Amino acid sequence: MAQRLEERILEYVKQHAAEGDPQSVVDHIDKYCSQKEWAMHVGDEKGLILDQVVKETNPTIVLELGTYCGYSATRIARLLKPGSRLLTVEMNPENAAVAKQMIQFAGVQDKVEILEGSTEVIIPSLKTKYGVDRVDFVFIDHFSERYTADTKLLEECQLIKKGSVLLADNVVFPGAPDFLEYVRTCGRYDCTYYPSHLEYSDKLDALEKAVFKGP
Ligand SMILES: O=c1[nH]cnc2c(O)cc(-c3ccc(F)cc3)cc12
Ligand SMILES: [Mg+2]
Repeated sequence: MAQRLEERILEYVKQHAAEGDPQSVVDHIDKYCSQKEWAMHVGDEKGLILDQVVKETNPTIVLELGTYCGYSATRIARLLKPGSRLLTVEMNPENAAVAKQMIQFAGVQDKVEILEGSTEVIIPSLKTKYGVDRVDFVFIDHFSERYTADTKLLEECQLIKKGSVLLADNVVFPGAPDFLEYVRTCGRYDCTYYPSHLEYSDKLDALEKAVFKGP
């Protein structure tokens, strides 16, 4: 029995999912976390909303804040067109190690790069260190206390342009009230609220989409 929850999830996927099949990896993580042990992946219900927003955005460069085990990185990467990239930031090295293996098993490693460290350090280095000019889509799913600061950082670093899409998880539970207040009132975003439920639970939660209108 693997010591950590995240390692048990990875083990289950390796033993039961189809290698190289991202949908199978996503389905098996959902199966494990709904039947055996809860974990904080965006999950299948909110995941369908994430899929829809990714499809309508059709992004070339994706930034994800909060990799965890790689569930949403796998979910997003499976929808990306050839030549597009997903950069995902994870500050917990043990989670990053699990996510690397999960992403490799799913066969999406050519599209996904895991950046280990904190968002406040990595975001300002994206242009210089990772050759990023602009990001088309940002999935915000790390710590709700960092959502607003990191959104402002993306603006200040000129990493988002007119039309860039931010999609934030957990705006109801655990909740990101200051983020909602900021994107809805600062005048630079067109916002859409997607009510849903907390992953593997009947508690209410929601995603907020904020489309940047330009500086
Ligand atoms: O910390 C989190 N980061 C990203 N996503 C999360 C997420 O989807 C759910 C939760 C969470 C939900 C219920 C609970 F009782 C305790 C934590 C945390 C995070
Ligand atoms: Mg979340």
